[in-house]
Amino acid sequence: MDYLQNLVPESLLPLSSTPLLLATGTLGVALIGIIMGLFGRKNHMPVEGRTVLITGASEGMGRSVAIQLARKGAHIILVSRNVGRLEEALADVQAAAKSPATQRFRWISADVSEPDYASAVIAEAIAWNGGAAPDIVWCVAGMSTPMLWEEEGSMAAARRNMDVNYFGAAEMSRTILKEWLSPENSTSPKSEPKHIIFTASVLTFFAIAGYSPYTPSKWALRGLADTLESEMHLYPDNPVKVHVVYPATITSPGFERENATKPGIAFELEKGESVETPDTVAERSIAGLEAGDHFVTVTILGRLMRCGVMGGSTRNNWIIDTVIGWFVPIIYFFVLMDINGKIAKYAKTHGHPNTYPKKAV
Ligand SMILES: NC(=O)C1=CN([C@@H]2O[C@H](COP(=O)(O)OP(=O)(O)OC[C@H]3O[C@@H](n4cnc5c(N)ncnc54)[C@H](OP(=O)(O)O)[C@@H]3O)[C@@H](O)[C@H]2O)C=CC1
Ligand SMILES: CCCCCCCCCCCCCCCC(=O)[C@@H](N)CO
Repeated sequence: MDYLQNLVPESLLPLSSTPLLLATGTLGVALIGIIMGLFGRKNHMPVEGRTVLITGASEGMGRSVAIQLARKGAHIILVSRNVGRLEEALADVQAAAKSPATQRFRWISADVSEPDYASAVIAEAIAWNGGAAPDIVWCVAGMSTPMLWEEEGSMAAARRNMDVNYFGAAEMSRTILKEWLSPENSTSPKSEPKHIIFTASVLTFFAIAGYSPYTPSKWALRGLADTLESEMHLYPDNPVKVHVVYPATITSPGFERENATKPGIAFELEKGESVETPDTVAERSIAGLEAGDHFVTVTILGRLMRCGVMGGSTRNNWIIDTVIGWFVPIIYFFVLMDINGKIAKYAKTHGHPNTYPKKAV
């Protein structure tokens, strides 16, 4: 307590405990307030009357996102390859509109794995949107070819996963950011921000056997998102928020497809983990974005996994994320023991992977 004596004049010492108490009390209440999210109740991503472009919007999570944002009053542009499925999805999105008389919807067919595909998509979107770029761009398009790294074809699969999952989102983000960040489109630091949203996977936080062609493409997205988050500080008059959504298993058409190549060990390891419908994942993702989260998770396990590997990434809540992060290494000690035990047991019962029966793919 010596330092107190130096700071506070002798005559005031008897009183010094009052301001100290007050200060501690105020700090305590403020901390609880932050923890309870009392200061974060505002909607950080209003969509009513704004234009949202969604890639991968014809099926699965992307389609659910489009429907739910239409329900909240957004104008929607759906992007994917198959025109028949886009038309069907557009009808569902239209039927969900909050104000059918004023909301506008359209689809644009494009393959996100093609170099420079985004220029034509964004040009078309701007022309349709009366000369203004979409306000929110959500890259959902993705694919997964789970395989063992040693399997025939895993390298081709890895390149394909990278082209769709990483470059598909990278090209789109670059094209839309060029629009949003141009000096002609400067507004003010206080104006409603634009949003670029990437869709990764919880495998970005914790990698498991059997997903080698896929997981790195989602890790790459995180690297890009954090870099962009940092770069956005260079453009205070063009506010843009960068987000990454990290779903766990989604019961989508894509999930059916990936199960065709999925190695037995991957089935084994994800057995018992949470599985959500596209609607639930969309709903929770949108809730996270509305709460202003940089990294959005949709399950409790996903949140734990996120807090375990924050590194230099922007926190959603510095106090909660930090405290949870302290405990995750302890949990991982047991998780890894369990998972590595399961893998060892699988190896024992199934023999060398070269002897596995060939998959009919
Ligand atoms: N399913 C899961 O378990 C998980 C999925 N994810 C990720 O979440 C996102 C949504 O997944 P999910 O709901 O399963 O998606 P689906 O596989 O069910 O649907 C994918 C959508 O993306 C479109 N798409 C796929 N490839 C391309 C392409 N090359 N160019 C343009 N559009 C394309 C598809 O339409 P079309 O074929 O007509 O082009 C479709 O609309 C993806 O990024 C996925 O990687 C993350 C964690 C778990
Ligand atoms: C402290 C936290 C403990 C963590 C325990 C982790 C257990 C393993 C979870 C594996 C889940 C796999 C989801 C795959 C989703 C996906 O991206 C694919 N379906 C797409 O192909």
